[in-house]
Formats: sequence, structure tokens, C-alpha cells
Amino acid sequence: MDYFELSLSVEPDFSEILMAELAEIGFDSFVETDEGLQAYVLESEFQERDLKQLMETYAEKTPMSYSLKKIEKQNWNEEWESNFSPIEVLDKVYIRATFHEPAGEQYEHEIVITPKMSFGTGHHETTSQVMALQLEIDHKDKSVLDVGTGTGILAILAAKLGATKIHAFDIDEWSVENTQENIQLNHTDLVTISLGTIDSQKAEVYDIVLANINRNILLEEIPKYATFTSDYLLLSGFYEHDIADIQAKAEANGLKKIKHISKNNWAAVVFRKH
Ligand SMILES: C[S@@+](CC[C@H](N)C(=O)[O-])C[C@H]1O[C@@H](n2cnc3c(N)ncnc32)[C@H](O)[C@@H]1O
Repeated sequence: MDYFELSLSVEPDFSEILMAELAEIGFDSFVETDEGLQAYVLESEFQERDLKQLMETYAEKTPMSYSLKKIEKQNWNEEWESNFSPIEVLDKVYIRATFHEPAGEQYEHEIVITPKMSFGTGHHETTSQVMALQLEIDHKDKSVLDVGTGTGILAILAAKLGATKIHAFDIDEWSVENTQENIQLNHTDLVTISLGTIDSQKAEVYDIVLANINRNILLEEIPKYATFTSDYLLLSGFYEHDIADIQAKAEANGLKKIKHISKNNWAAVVFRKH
């Protein structure tokens, strides 16, 4: 399956908010460049009508231009490598690609990512905020389920933080392929990965369940996540104004909100079972 690449030239002030809106209509990977913003969506999830509507709304608010092109899987690395720069989370985790210099000793953890077509380089708030929350939770000898793993970045961090049983899954076969590769790059072989949804997972209980997806899928699947966690549920991929709905659904399923963090309108929440 191919991707669509959307190139946008837009005022920096609008870039963040537009990313959030593009994520709502299915775009799941973003790269900010000096020229503007590039966003990617799987061909099967792309609705040109939704994009046109969104662009028309923005064109009324700010000067902008956009172009769309279809890109094939094999061209992805080239596109991505020219735009990716290393990033850090809370001065503790350094995320880089294979072609970057290794992290300095000041970082506690280094993660090496080759994202192919998958979401999860740490550049997006929905990812970095879950990572920041993970850093606050004791993972030592714990079990972790990573729902919608993308590049595998959260599962890999879980392994680096000391979790000893980690399963990740995704509905996107490229993500599964890519996570496999990233697990090897990071020597985190105890992470297992499968293609599927929460419904196709073996009924097991984990100490920590992570899900960075989107508001609608989370609202639908929270009751299932609640049966998979014995303790923590970390959710991300929605706006601050969606917290109340997410919280109500989690509470109705026996979970208690412990804290939330937010950046550029994106929120991430920690729930616990007891
Ligand atoms: C926003 S990305 C998050 C990736 C990564 N976990 C991170 O935090 O950067 C969401 C991922 O969830 C996957 N996904 C979407 N719906 C899903 C579902 N119902 N079950 C499992 N994975 C899903 C997508 O293919 C995508 O890789």
C-alpha cells in the first residue's frame, strides 16, 4: 500500500494546530521542515474530500498553500532521512536514526529508530508525552502491552526501563515489520510484536497498558484495555478538551485518573486500577 504526502506551506503558528487536525482525519506521520510541514497518510485511510474541507477552512484564516503526491513505500527512507533530526525527551532519552552520531553519556537511554512508514519518532507530542509519563513509572520486572506500537518506540523504552515482558501490536503491517527492525537495532529482543487489534490479543493481564491512538478508537477500546491492565493505563492521541470524555469512559470501567500532561493542545493521561 502507498502513502500520500501532503506538503504545506503555512505560518509556524498554525503548524501545530493543523497537525492536530490532520491527525483527526487520518494523517499519522509528520515532519516539520524549514519550508513548512509534511504529513503522511496511508492510501487506504485517505479521503480527499476531508482534506479539501480542512484546507478550505484554513485558507480563510491564514495564507497557505499545499500540494499532494503519492509516494511508494521504497521512497520513504530517502524522504525521511533528509528531514529527521535527533530528539530528546526530558533530557533523559535520546532518539536518533542509525545515521546519526550516538548519544552522549548525559542521557540515560538511547533509542535508535528507522521509522519506514510508521508513526513514532518521538517528535510528536502524543509520543513524547507518553514517554515522559513512562519515565515516572517503575517498569522494573513489569509486563507492558503497547497498543498501536507504530515504530515500537514506547515498547522499546519500556524494555530499556526494565520491563521484562513486553508485547506490542499494530493494525499496520509496515509497523509490525518496522518494529521488528527497531527491536533489533535497540537490542531489546524480549519485545514481541504481532499484527492485530486488541480483540485478537490473548487474554492476559499486564502491569502497564500503553495506547497512543486517537480519541474515537480509544473511547471504543477503553473497556477492553481495562480488562488487560492490572495497574496502569496510559492514554494519548487526543486533545485537552477530550480529556473529560476519555476520563468518564475510563472511570466507568474501574479506572482512576492519576494525572494528565499536555502540550500544544495534545494531552496524555495516566489511569490506575486501584
Ligand atoms: C499515533 S500512532 C502511535 C505510534 C506509537 N505508539 C507512538 O506512540 O508514537 C498510532 C498507531 O496505532 C495504530 N492503530 C490505529 N488503530 C489501531 C487499533 N485499533 N489497534 C491497534 N493499532 C492501531 C496505527 O497503525 C499507528 O501505528
